[in-house]
This record gives sequence, structure tokens and C-alpha cells, in this order.
Amino acid sequence: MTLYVVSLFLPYTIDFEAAGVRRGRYAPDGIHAPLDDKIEGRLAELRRHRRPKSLSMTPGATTDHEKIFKPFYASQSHADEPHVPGPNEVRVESWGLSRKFNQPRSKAVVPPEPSILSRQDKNEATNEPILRNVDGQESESDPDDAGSPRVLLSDVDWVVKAAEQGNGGLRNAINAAVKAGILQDKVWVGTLGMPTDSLKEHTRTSIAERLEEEFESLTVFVSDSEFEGHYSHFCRTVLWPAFHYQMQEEPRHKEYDDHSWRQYVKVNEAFANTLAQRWKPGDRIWVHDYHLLLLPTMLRQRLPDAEIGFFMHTAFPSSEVFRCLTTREALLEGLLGADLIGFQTEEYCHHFLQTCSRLLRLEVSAEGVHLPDHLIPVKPFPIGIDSPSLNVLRQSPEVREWITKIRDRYAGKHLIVARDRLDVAGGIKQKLLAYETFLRRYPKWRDSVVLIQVASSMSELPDLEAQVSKIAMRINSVYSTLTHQPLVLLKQDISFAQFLALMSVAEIFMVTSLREGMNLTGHEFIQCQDGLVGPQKYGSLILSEFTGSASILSGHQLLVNPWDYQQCAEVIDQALELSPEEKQKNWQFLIDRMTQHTATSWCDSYLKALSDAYNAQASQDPALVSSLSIDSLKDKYERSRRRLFILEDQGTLDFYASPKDTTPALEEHKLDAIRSLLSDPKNVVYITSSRTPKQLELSMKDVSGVGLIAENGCFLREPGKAEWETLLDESNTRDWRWGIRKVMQYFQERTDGSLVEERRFSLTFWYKDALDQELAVRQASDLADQINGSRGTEPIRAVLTEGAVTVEPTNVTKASTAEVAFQRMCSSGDNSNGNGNSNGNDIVNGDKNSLSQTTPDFLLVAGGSRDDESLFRWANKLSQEGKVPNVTTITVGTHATAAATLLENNTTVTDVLTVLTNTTPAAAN
Ligand SMILES: O=P(O)(O)OC[C@H]1O[C@H](O[C@H]2O[C@H](CO)[C@@H](O)[C@H](O)[C@H]2O)[C@H](O)[C@@H](O)[C@@H]1O
Ligand SMILES: O=c1ccn([C@@H]2O[C@H](COP(=O)(O)OP(=O)(O)O)[C@@H](O)[C@H]2O)c(=O)[nH]1
Repeated sequence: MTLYVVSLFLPYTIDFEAAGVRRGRYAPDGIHAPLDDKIEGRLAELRRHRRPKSLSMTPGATTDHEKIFKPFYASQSHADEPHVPGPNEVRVESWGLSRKFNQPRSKAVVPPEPSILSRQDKNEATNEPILRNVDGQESESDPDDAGSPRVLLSDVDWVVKAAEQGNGGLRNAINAAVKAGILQDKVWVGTLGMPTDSLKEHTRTSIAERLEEEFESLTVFVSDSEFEGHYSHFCRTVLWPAFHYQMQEEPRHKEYDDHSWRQYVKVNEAFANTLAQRWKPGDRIWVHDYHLLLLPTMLRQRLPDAEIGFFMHTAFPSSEVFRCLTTREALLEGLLGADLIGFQTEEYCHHFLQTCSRLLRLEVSAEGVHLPDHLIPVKPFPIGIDSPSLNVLRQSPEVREWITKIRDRYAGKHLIVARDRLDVAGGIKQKLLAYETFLRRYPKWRDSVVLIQVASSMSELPDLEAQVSKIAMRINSVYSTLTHQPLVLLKQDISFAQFLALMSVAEIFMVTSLREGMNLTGHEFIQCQDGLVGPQKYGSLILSEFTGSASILSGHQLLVNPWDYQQCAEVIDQALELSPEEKQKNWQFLIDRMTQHTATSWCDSYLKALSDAYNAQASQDPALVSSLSIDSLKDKYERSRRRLFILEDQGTLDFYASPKDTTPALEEHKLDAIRSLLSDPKNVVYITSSRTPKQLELSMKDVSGVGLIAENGCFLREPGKAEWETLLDESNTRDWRWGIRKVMQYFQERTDGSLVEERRFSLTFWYKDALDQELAVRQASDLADQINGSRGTEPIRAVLTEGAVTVEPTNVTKASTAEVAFQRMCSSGDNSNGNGNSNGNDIVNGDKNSLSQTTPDFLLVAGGSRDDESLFRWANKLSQEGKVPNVTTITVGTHATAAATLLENNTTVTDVLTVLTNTTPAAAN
């Protein structure tokens, strides 16, 4: 049984550099990418030939910093110092992050020009661009390529190396889970993250084979232009900004969007096709992140029985932002093929659910998305770091060497460190403005504080980059002295070893992201401050409240609103002023919280929840719920000595009535069926309902001896009794009733024909009789969604049933009241059924059968709507725990259910009851 871990980038890629090899961010000896000895040896050999590359520095930065970082700098190009390709090198653009010089050339235009569609010849039949080779013949290459030097890369040597791009947090988590023995058989699925059009077919094949055999990796090949449109454009300039609350017009263009959307679809399809060819029954598929939002449904279409999970690493925006995306419905629908959808935080789950409710008009609840035939759970799984591996890495000689260097260089200084993407959401601009405010407002620190800001990727937005440079220049020119410079801005990533050293030495780590899925670097900073390597500083984490991390570190003293520069400045000062004891207390708080969310526990809890969701879905599938065998039910009925019936009225015995209905009594033949049941002293019957006690009594007319459970469990009337018991007290509704009434009235005023009904413990918005049903359904789902989303700590929930939204207390349900009735029945020692009839089997004290005579040995639960599911689960539990030997749960209608059986061929619950009490042989099922 294989787990396919699917993300856009494989942890490995290919290097065609014959004379030297660069080490990327995800260095082979780092936490990631365990390479085998053969490859490692080869890399070591090649590394010796590595050339140091220059570094892009802050305007105004001193050469000291350059001296410190330059020799170890990752081999990326300098914008002002272009690399000139050698005769055997082909200059290429990499996908999005940094330039690379040793890879096959990209065939794509980055970003695509508006004229991309018109400029290309099109195949009239397929509407696809016709690509021509250098000789002008149709080929798989791009016309832009004409005239460029072409290298037959199949003849060039290649090595496998750790990829620079991709999700480090995910890779670490999967590797940690493998080490912990949670994952035995896993296969990475992804692209190489480099242009592959110009590779010969046999080169691709041998790369794919090598990666599969030696690196547990399944390669997905897509054309360069598809990848470019998908990643550089749709992912990076449409989805990423939107998911981080930046709706940008520039550099977008309608044509870009349409074109790149098609490429986004195609890349998702390529993943689906590759996986569909490989998947075997029992294999599991775990899809990751915003690059592959369409994949779950594409997979479901190809593999209806597969176990498919999806986890979103980035933030998910509010529905108000998401709805701006032109492809919003398709993106949401793309996810709904998954068995489980995970997000980093509760907040993102809520946003997603609300978006599904508002844009797709789906029924949602705190549990997930309710599709007609199943529930897709939507849950938070905050990712964490792999501390044991980090600790190994921190103790490497390279990190220790760097710690010494940085400590010496910054002796006597207060070091603030940060590493973020140079994009809008990364918040570098806001951080610099806050830092400038800090230097202005707190002059006493000016000569001793240094902020080292690493920008971990090249900016995709030149304007932003220019603004950041300008602010940096201003800070350094205003606040530098002959011997001190307060800001170092490295507009390029540093090696991970350098970063670990910086985090070990720093006094403060500052994250001011305007929005961020999680932010694991903050966690790593906390870990690096424990004194395992370098000083035990218990340094302070200043953290934006708009990160996922803030939600698991809530209550932390140094959370900031990155837009509030004054507050950020104050918090920097506050952090610098903390006493050692306060620092240690804060640090302890953070490390305690963090250790509840580790990389391994993330993986483990997600995969367990995925199995549960998959199994639950299989059991909920109406196609798999067996139809009721009336013969076998009758057989059990006849063999039992004490029977309990819990029957729902609305939607099961009766139709759904609105308060406007004037004939609430059950039809006579239905009442007769209940009377017949009650005429047998072995039978105890409860009718459950969302109706009020009064309405329920009216609907049961003069049936004596029937037990009643009204208002979804808030009221109980035991069989044979005239008085009602309330299972809640009035104070339960006092706090929320007024506010909920107002919200309901708002919706009622905007939905013609709807009404609000007040009950003692609940409020119902009835839209069954609304004039415009389409609008009413939308309003109802919005209302339920708003209430469930903003109920805070109130013990209430909004339940959407056919024609109504009921807001009711959560501390009582039909099931909890049925349990009260059941327990009383078991412990009363009374074997009468409330109808003046006594069970024929007298109880003899001490007789081993006495228990079975008061405790039911037969339980039948019949329901029809979603709020009856709690009753089914309760009954199933009694059965599993062996408390009741014969349990039958029956659902009416086709929907996701925990019930074991359903009724077929227009059979009604009344028909079933009639057969049971009829002495004639049961009808054939
Ligand atoms: O650069 P991309 O290919 O667009 O990918 C986006 C980022 O993905 C990863 O970050 C996301 O996952 C992290 C771990 O779950 C989470 O902490 C972060 O907030 C998410 O954005 C990756 O680690 C980043 O380097 C990528 O930029
Ligand atoms: O060379 C590297 C760079 C990053 N990471 C890990 O990748 C994860 C995510 O890094 P990223 O820069 O995306 O930071 P985040 O957005 O999660 O803070 C972190 O746990 C890092 O330890 C790593 O192991 N090696």
C-alpha cells in the first residue's frame, strides 16, 4: 500500500552541469533529500569545483557584511553582474525563483505577453499553438527558440540533486514521519521544476527511471509553456496574491489569465493522468497546496475508489476575496473530490466552508461540506517542525563556524534577524517602516541594534523591490554612524547553515507577514534559542498576528499587527527591555505550544483523519447502505423480550411541516401503527421531533402511552406521563436569543414568504414557503453559515434541514435525551410500557434474566434528516458496546448517513411497523 505524496515540485531535480555543481537551499546534507552514497560522493567531487558567486547587497551596506557572507554564498546570479554562458552552457530561466545557468532552456515566455495567443500559429482543430523547430518545421519547441544555440542535452551528463524549489516544511515532515516509522511506503510525485522540452525522450525516460528506482519519486512531465503558464503566471500572479489578500491588476491581463488558467488545468491533468496510471487499489494519495487545487476531483473522476487527501499549506482567504477570482467555482469544485480537506488553521477552514456555502450554495457545518451523498470533513492540521533533525543540523561544523563568525562580527550588538519572501505578503516593507519608526522613537538603541533582513527569493514585483531598497537606503543613510550600520538587507537567500547560525545568535526574530499560511521559520528560531548550540538566549519572537503560527501561539506577548508601525516599534523596544526571566518565561510558553504541533504529529494526525474520513465515507455511501430486510427484522422482533422504538416524526413518519400548517396531526393509519406497537407490553415507543411539546402532542393526538422528545431533545415526556421535563434551564438561551433573533429577522425581511418561529429553547427560520426558493436556499445557507461562523463560545449551532434553519443549544440533542430515556428504562426495574401494559415476563429479584427484562434487547431507530444522524450514531454505539444485542437503524431518503439500512421501493416506516405488529408472515423484502 503506497502513499503518494503529491506536490508541484519533487524534492529532487536534475543538474546538467558537467564541470561543477551548485548546492541549493535544500542541500543534500540538510534536513532534506537523503541522497545515496554514490550520488553524495559524486556531488562532493563536483562541489570542489564550485565557484563562489557574488551577492546582492543593501544599498549602503558595508563591505564587512559582504566579506562575511560572500565566500559562502549560494551560486545565484547577481542582477548587476550577468553570467555569460560558456560554449557548453545554455542560459535559462528557472521556474520563478532564481536564475540558473546550467539547465535546458525554457521554451516559455515569462510572463506570457498579452499577444501570446495571437502571435502563435494555431492548429485550427485543437486551437493549440503550433510549435516550430529551428528549421521552421513543426515540433514540440517554441518559435521563440529559433536561432538560439541548441544543445543535445541527452548527450550531456546529468546528476540528481536536491531541488531548490518546493515546500521545505512538507519535505521535512514527510522525512520525519518516515524516520518515526509512520510512513513505510511512500512515493513523491511532482515535476522536476526545470524546463524539459529540449530533453530527448530517452533522457526523460532514464531520468524518470532513475528517480523512481533510487529516489522513490514519480516524475510528472509537462511542457515548458504549460509549466510556465501554470506556475509563473496562474500560481504566482493570480492565486498566491489572492490567497494572501492582494488582488492585483498588474502585471495581470485578461488574456494572461485565460491562457494561464488553461495551463493550470493542463498541469493538474498531467498529475491526474500520471497518478491514474500508477494507482493500485489500497494506495493512498495526498495532494499538497495551491498549485494542485483541481487535482482531487480530476483524480476522483479517474479513480472513484481511491483514498484522496488534500492539504493546503498557504492561507485561505475570506470568501469576499476568493469570489474575485474568475475561476472560483472550478477551483472549489476541484477540491471537493477529496475525502478530507486540511488547512493550517481553524480560520482558513472557516473561510473555505463559508466560500463553499456562498459560492457553490452547498450545505456546510463546522464538520465540513455536506454533499448530497457524503460529508467531506474540513479540519485544521497545523504543521510543525522536525526538531530532532534540526538539532542534528544545528550541530554541524558549518553552523558552529558561522555562529562564531557572526558572534564576533556583531559582538556587543542587539541582533534582530528576519527571513521572508520579497513579495507583498512577506511584509518586508512594513517591517522596515516599523524599524525606521523604532529607530526614530527610541534613539537609545540606535547605536547598538542591527536588523539583518534576508529576502529569500527574488522579487516578482520590481516596484516593491525598489520601494524596499529606497527605505533601506534611507534607514542606513539617516541612522548609520562611522562605526555602526543598523540595517543589512540581503536581497538573496543565504545557505540554511548560515540562517541557522543567525537564528542561534539573534536576540529577536521578527516576522511581519501580512498573511502567511503558517511560518515555520519562527518555530525554528525558538528551537535555535535553547542553547544546544551557541548561547542560550531565550530570544524573543515578534510575530505577525496574520500568520498561521499566531493561531497556535495565541496568548503570546509579542504578537503584532504589521500594519501598525507604532505598535511594532513599541514591541521591538519591549522585547529589548525584557529581563532574562521574562524572556525565559516567554520562550517556555512558545516552546510548549510548539511541541504540541510537530512535523511528525502533523503527518500522523492528518493520515489518521484521512483514513477515518475515507472509511466513514465508504460507510456513508447510500449505495453501500443495505436495504432493510423486513424478514430479518421481524425475526429479531419476535425473538426479543423488551423493545425500544425511537421514531422521528418530521421527514420520517410525517412530512416536514412549517408552523403555517394547520393540520399537524399524523394521519390515522400512522397513528394506528403506533397504537398497535403500544398494544404489545414489550414495546416502548418514543417519537422525536423538532416541534414544540404542544405541536408534538397535537400531532400524536390521543395515542396514549407514547413517549415524546420535543424540540430536538430539549423536552422529554416519558410514556404514560402527562408532564413534560425540560432537560435544559432557561438561562441556556438568555445570552444568545436576542442576537440570533436579530440576525434571523434580517434574513426574514429579505426572503419573501419566510418566517421566524420562536420556541422555548430554539429559534427557527422557516423558508419552506418562501416565494423564491432559489434565493431562500441561498439565504438559509448564508444564515446557517454566519451563525456557525460567529457563535464564538455560545453553546449553540445552526442546523439546516429541509425548509428550515434551526438555532438550538448544543448541550442537548435528540440522542442525549434518548440516552436519558434509555438509562431510565434500564434502571427503573419497571417493565411496563406506559400504556397500562406490563411485560408478561415478571422480574424475579436475583434472576439472571431480570436485566434483560428491563434493558431493551431490541432497538429500532428511524429517522430521515441530518439531525437524526446523532441518533443513529448513539444506537450504533449501543450495539458496538454490546449493550443492546439487536439494533436496527433505518434512514429514509438517499443521503450520507450513519444508519445501517434504508427503505426501498416506496416502503414507509409505517409499513415496517405494520408488518412487525402483524401476525401474518412478513412481506418478502
Ligand atoms: O513558492 P511556491 O512554489 O509558490 O510555494 C509557496 C510556499 O510553499 C511553502 O510554504 C507554505 O507551506 C509552509 C509549510 O506548510 C508554510 O509555513 C507557509 O506559510 C506556506 O506558504 C514553502 O515552504 C515556501 O517556501 C513557498 O514559498
Ligand atoms: O534550506 C532549507 C530551507 C528551508 N528549510 C525548511 O523549510 C521549511 C519552510 O521554509 P520556508 O522558507 O518556506 O519558511 P516558512 O514559510 O514555512 O516559514 C522550514 O521548516 C525550514 O527548516 C530547510 O529545511 N532547508
